[in-house]
Amino acid sequence: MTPELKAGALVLRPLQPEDAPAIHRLVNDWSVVRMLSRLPFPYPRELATEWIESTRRDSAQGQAHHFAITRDDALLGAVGLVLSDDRRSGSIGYWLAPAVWGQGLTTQAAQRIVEWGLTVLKLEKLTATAAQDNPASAAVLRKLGFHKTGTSSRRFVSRGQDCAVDLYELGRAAFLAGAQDDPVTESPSVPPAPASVAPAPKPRTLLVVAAALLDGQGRILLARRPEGKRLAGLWEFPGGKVERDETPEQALIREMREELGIDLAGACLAPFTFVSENAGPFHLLMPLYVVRRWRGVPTPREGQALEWVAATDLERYPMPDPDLPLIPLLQELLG
Ligand SMILES: Nc1nc2c([nH]c(=O)n2[C@@H]2O[C@H](COP(=O)(O)OP(=O)(O)OP(=O)(O)O)[C@@H](O)[C@H]2O)c(=O)[nH]1
Repeated sequence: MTPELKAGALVLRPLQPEDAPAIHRLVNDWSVVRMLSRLPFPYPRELATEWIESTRRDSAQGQAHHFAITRDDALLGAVGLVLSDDRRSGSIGYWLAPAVWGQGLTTQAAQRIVEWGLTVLKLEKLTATAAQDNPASAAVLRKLGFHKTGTSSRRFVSRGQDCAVDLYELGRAAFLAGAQDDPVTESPSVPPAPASVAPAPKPRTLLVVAAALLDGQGRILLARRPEGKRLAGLWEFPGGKVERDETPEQALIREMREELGIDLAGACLAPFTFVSENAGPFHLLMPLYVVRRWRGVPTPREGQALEWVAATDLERYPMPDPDLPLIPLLQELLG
């Protein structure tokens, strides 16, 4: 199913039948519809209703995820991700009402969908198409890290003619390597550094401590990263960064208090294993402790969802890549 995602002040949510009048009004604008290859102009009201119904069917079948771009409950546009038949790649498309152009909102919305598709859906690559006379769309794609792979032509129903389009692609590995701690923001005043003279960035090692909290039935507590954080929507072991003056154990006790409201002081923190992996913008070094006793009941304090998960079910929860080698180790421990 299509989730609700946040991107700054924007809320990206599944389309609803009640959106039809707004969609009809916003799409029925020559400056919008001329850039959308499949839509006629004028755009009849029934098509808005039919399209919304089709997005809901596609979402239920996992074939595509279309989102209304909203701010303060007002619909501003739409962004969609259509998956390939094998569900390993997807193509992204978007449009925004001209009244809110120039604020970086398309980039913000599309960036969130790109991140969600490549990290939570774990797609291998994303593709996109932009009409050659649509430099704004090409600029959005470049900001998101897409590169041009070729040109083609498409029938544009609204224009009644074939138009030249540029084809773009973004691979998952390239996205993860270039992922920043902060989401993309519009910063047209900052020119990019010339690639040829920029020194290769040195990977920074980030020390993060995490716990596999086990309940009486041997289930493990997973936390889903909340909207607004990097890698939002992925499930991970509760924990966080070790601060400068802390030992890993002190950091774990602090994080468990802050994130879950539980007290681990005096509990047995059993070192289990560690992760040492490239995590995109940094190298992650993450000791994982197994903890079976604590005081208090784990409660989400930071907007995260919590679930107790049997070791055999861990694969069903999308996790950050560096966590994946931990799954068989925990299954062996708890098997
Ligand atoms: N706690 C935790 N973090 C993990 C796991 N796997 C993994 O890649 N990480 C990464 O390690 C970093 C954890 O630091 P954090 O939780 O303090 O970071 P954060 O992004 O929430 O930062 P913030 O709380 O300072 O805003 C994040 O980048 C997170 O994606 C995991 O299983 N547990």
